[in-house]
Amino acid sequence: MATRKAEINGKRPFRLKEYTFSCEDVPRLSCTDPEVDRLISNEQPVVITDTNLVSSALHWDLDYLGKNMGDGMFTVYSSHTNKFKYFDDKKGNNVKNFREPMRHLDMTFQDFAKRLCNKKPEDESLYMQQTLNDSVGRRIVVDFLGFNWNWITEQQKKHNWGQLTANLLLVGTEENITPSHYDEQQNFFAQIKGKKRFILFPPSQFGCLYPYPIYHPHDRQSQVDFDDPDFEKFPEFKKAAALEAVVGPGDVLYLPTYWWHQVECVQGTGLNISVTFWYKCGPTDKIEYPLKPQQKVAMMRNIEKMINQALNDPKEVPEFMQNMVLGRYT
Ligand SMILES: O=C(O)CCC(=O)C(=O)O
Ligand SMILES: [Fe+2]
Repeated sequence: MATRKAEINGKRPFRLKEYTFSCEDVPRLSCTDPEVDRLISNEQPVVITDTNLVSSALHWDLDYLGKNMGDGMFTVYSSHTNKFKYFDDKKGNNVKNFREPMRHLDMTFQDFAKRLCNKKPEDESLYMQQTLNDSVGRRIVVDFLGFNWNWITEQQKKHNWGQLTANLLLVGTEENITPSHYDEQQNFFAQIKGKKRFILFPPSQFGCLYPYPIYHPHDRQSQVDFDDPDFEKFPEFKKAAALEAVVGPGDVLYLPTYWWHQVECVQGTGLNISVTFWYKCGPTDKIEYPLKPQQKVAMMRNIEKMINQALNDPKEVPEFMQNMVLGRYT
């Protein structure tokens, strides 16, 4: 796989994998720049460099978290490859011979930290993905309360978003990759330690990314393997054009709802820690035409859900869908 040097803030160059599609940079702006508001209002991604959203957590490392995270059980995924492709347990039976691409483990933070420290290159990769809850120790609570809630709540109000639903803590090593998918919530993604590269595609490129069917355990994930795209099966992927952002400690990426994202820890940047701030979308008060691409994605999901429910058997869905469109709309 070809690689390319990337300058990050004019500092140390890193090697980033090159893909078959083009990548343009996401703007990096100060939170005082009025352009930030405009981009968020238009649901366009932006990296904001100086929000101080997680300044109170920039000292987090394995040792500190191990001492202060408490002895609650945390969700850790383990994978034979460096990819962590999310799957929905509840949909596992809908697909014959579905093989889970990673294993779900539960362990204390201290056990996780020990396993990471003793990890040999041939061992499985590990990725902690745990919603922050009140089982954590007092010092983590203090750090959490020190997040810049003023700034983020102001954004939530200004952009008319719904409630904060979760803060996901992600702790992984520098080879970990979350393959391309979209989420159904607004996200301020805060980087705490190490660097992450985001490869983003707008909701208008839904047709280029070939998501799995809605009943599939990999619902919302792309079927295309970016490392080896099958252009015969997925010809529209040739038209995909990405935006790219590399975030480091203190950076916050606004990741709009329904935007596709592949997230890669950057090699050579060590332990990787991030926290997400997921918010429900706001209500749409007035529908305006033409509909926005993200509204069309939402509509497609609803129609697909309805068909699945009405047929009451995932095995019947493919033929039904094909009869509905094949040879009729082309
Ligand atoms: O950081 C990652 O590996 C995945 C993050 C992600 O998908 C998200 O925040 O929505
Ligand atoms: Fe995501």
